Amino acid sequence: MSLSAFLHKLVTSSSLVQLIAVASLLISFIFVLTYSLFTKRQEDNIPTYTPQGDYKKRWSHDNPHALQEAYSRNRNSLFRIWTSQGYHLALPARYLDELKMQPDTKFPSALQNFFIGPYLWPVEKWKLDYVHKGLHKDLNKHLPSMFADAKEGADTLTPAEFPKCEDWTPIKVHPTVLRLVSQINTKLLVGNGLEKNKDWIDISASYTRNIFLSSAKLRVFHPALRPVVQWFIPELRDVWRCNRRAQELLAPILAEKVEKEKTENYKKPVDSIEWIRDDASDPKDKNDPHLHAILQLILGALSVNTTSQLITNCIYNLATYPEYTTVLREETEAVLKEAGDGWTMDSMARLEKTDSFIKETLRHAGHLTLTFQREAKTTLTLKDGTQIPAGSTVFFPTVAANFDDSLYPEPDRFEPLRFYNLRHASPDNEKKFQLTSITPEQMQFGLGRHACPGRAIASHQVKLILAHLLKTYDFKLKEGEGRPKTVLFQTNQFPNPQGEIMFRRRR
Ligand code: HEM
Repeated sequence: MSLSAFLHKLVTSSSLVQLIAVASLLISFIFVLTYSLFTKRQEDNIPTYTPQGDYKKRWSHDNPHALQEAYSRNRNSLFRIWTSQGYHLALPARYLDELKMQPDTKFPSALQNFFIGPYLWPVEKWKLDYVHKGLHKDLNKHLPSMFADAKEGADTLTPAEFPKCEDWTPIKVHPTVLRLVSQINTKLLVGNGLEKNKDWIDISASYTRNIFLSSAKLRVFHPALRPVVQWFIPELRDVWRCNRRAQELLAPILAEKVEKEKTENYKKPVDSIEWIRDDASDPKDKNDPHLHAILQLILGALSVNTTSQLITNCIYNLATYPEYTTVLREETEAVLKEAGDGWTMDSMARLEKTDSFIKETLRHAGHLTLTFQREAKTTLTLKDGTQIPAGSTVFFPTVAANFDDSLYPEPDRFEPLRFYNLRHASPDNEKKFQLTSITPEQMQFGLGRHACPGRAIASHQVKLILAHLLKTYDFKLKEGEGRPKTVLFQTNQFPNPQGEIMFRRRR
C-alpha cells in the first residue's frame, strides 16, 4: 500500500481521538529523533569538560568565567564542551597556525550557524558569503578613501551627536556612540546618501542588537521547536521588518546604478554595494535589492556593533582611570601638532599609547568570549595525529587566553600601557602587540582566512573619535557609582547600554 493510500485509510477509518494520538506519537518520534541527532556526540577520544555548578546557567550568564575555568584545566589540549548550540570543540592555541588557512571546502567560518542564519536571512546560505569575499578583496585596497570619510565623519558628526556639556552632564554613552558610528560606517561603506537617511540609520543602529538577541533567543530553544518559536520573538520580527525596509531603500539606488552604467565615461563609485555587485557570481544577484539589503545589513551589523562597543568601553575606562585621560590627551595633541594639517593614516600609527589603551580595553571586554568559530566539513587530521571529526564546530576560547596569567601578568588588572610596554620590550615586538596584530594568543579579531577584514578601518575610527572626545571633554564616573557593569549573555559581552558617564567641556 502506498503512503498516500495508507494515510487516506487512516484518516477515513479512525476517530478524532485516534488521529490526535497518532499525530502526537508521530510528532514525539520526530522530536526525539531530531534531538538525538542534534545531541549525538562523536565516538572518539576527545575529553568533555563540564565547568562546575549549574553549568548551563553559567553558559548564559557567566560565560567568560566558565570558559576561563575550562581553559585553565585543558590549556594545551582539544576538549569538548556543551554550548547553547550543542557540544562544540575548544581548540588550544597551538593548533591555530595549522588550521588558520584551511580552505572553506573543509573548514569554513561558522558565524552563519552562530547566528542561526536561515531564520534571520531568507536567502541561499552561500550567497551570504558575498559579504566577506567582497570585503577581503576590496576593503583594504580602498583604505585611504575610507580613512578620509572616517575622518570627515568624526570631525563633523562627533560634535553633532555629543552635547556641548558646558557643565558636568550625564551622557548615556552607548546609544550616542551607536548613532555616531552607524552614520560614519554607512557613509564609508554603503554611501549613496544613505548616511543622511533617518530610516537607514535607525535600522542600522537597531539591527545589530536585534540579530544578536534573535539568535540568542532562538538558541535557547531546541532546533525542532524553532520553526514555531520564531513567530514569537519580537526582535526577530523586527529583523524581518528591517530587511524589507532596507530593500525598499536600496531598490532605487540599484536601479540608478544600472541606468548610469549605460552612460559614457561612467566612473564606478567606491562603495560596498559595488564590491558585492562585482563579486556576484550568479547574474540574478547583481541587482537584487532583497539580497543586497540583507548583505548590507549584515555588513553594518559586523562593523557598527563591534566598533561602537569598543568606543563605549574606551569611554567607560577613561572615566574610570582619569589619569590616563591626561596621558592619551598629551599623546594625541603632540602627534596631531607634528602632523600639522589634520590626521593622516601615518599619524594614526604614531598613537602608540592610545593604541595600547584601546587594545587593553578590547582584551578586558571584547564583544565575543570566543572567536575563530569554524565548521569541520571533513575530518581533519593534525600533525600530531589529533583528529577533528567531520561535523564538529570548533572555536577558540579568546576570553580565557585574554586572562591567561602566563601570557599577561596580573591579567585582571586593567593596565592601559601593557601593550605599549610589550611593544617596546624588544625590536621584534614592534609589530606583534598593536591593536590590529593577530596571533594565536591575541584573537579578538579572529585569525587566518576569516580574520576580521575591517580591523584597520575600525582601529582608525576608534582613534579618530577618541582623539576628538579627548580634545573636547573631561570625563568622570557619576558620583558614588563605579564603571557601568558589562552585560553578559551567552558568548556576548555588551558594554552596559544604560551606562551614563559625566562629560564636561574642557576649560
Ligand atoms: C572593534 C571592531 C571589530 C572587532 C572586534 C571585530 C571582530 C571580528 C571577529 C572576531 C571576526 C571573526 C573572525 C574569525 O572568525 O576568525 C570578524 C569578522 C568579520 N568582520 Fe570584524 N570586527 C570589528 C570591526 C569590523 C569592521 C569595521 C568591519 C567592516 C568594515 C568588519 C567586518 C568583518 C567581516 C566582513 C567579517 C567576516 C570575515 C570572514 O568571515 O571572512 N569588522 N570581526
